[in-house]
Amino acid sequence: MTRAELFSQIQRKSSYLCVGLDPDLEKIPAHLLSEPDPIFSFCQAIIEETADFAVAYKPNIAFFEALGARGWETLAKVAEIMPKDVFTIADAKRGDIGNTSKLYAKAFFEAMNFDSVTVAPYMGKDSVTPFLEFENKWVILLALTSNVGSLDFQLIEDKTGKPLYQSVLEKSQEWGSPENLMYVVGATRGELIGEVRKVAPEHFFLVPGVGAQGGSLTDVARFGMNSTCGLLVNSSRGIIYASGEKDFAKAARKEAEKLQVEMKGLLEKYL
Ligand SMILES: O=C(O)c1cc(=O)[nH]c(=O)n1[C@@H]1O[C@H](COP(=O)(O)O)[C@@H](O)[C@H]1O
Repeated sequence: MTRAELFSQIQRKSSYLCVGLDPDLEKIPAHLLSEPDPIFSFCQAIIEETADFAVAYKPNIAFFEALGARGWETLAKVAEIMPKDVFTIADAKRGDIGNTSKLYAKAFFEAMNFDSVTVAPYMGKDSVTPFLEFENKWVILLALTSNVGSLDFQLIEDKTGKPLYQSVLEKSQEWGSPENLMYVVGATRGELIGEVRKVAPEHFFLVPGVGAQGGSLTDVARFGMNSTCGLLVNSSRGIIYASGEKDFAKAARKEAEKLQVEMKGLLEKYL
């Protein structure tokens, strides 16, 4: 999907919601456990009920690969049933020496046809650029993450007083463009999102951390929205585990709709 197509979906649905698919056998409703593929049934129901409100889906690969070969089969099935109009993100946080990265890219872009993959920047240019060589596919590079551990490295300042995440933003813009490179920026980072926006005015940000991690949707829009929205805000547990009972998919729909309504207002205010 191109950046223009993504923006047009955002306008059409008045939403920049990404539904995170982090399906855990210990958390999904018990009645699904008797299904032949409980995780697939769970994801399928969530996708069906939230598709009116979501412009993106982000399966977190860990929750699938934890189940071994069966989990990979489930992931491939989930990738196949994604609605055609949504942006798909393989949240795999990959990145390795060039020839290895190239095969990671083939796995997610060709074997499973995802639009994008999350990539860690730590190994530098040759670990990231192989992902950027696929037409119409995207790298979503970790820049300023939502977790406490982000303080360990990302905010360390270099000799010029610039934090490491800023160097990641500046350097990586030499490798990709706003047409094939997005950044992960945590919703828990408040006004720092505005600092990231100054360094990357046009790029889309994938923003996890609203819902279960407590980030503010209003702050994200205030500090992060640009003229083509520039945001995909992810919520995983807050949507998919809204209910642990038979009504789980309807409850997920309600939570997704709540976020979409809020996003509609913020798009009207800031766009
Ligand atoms: O790359 C990510 O998606 C990601 C980056 C980050 O900084 N923080 C973060 O929480 N995530 C992912 O976003 C999702 C957040 O889930 P919830 O906290 O349940 O909404 C999980 O799949 C995390 O792995």
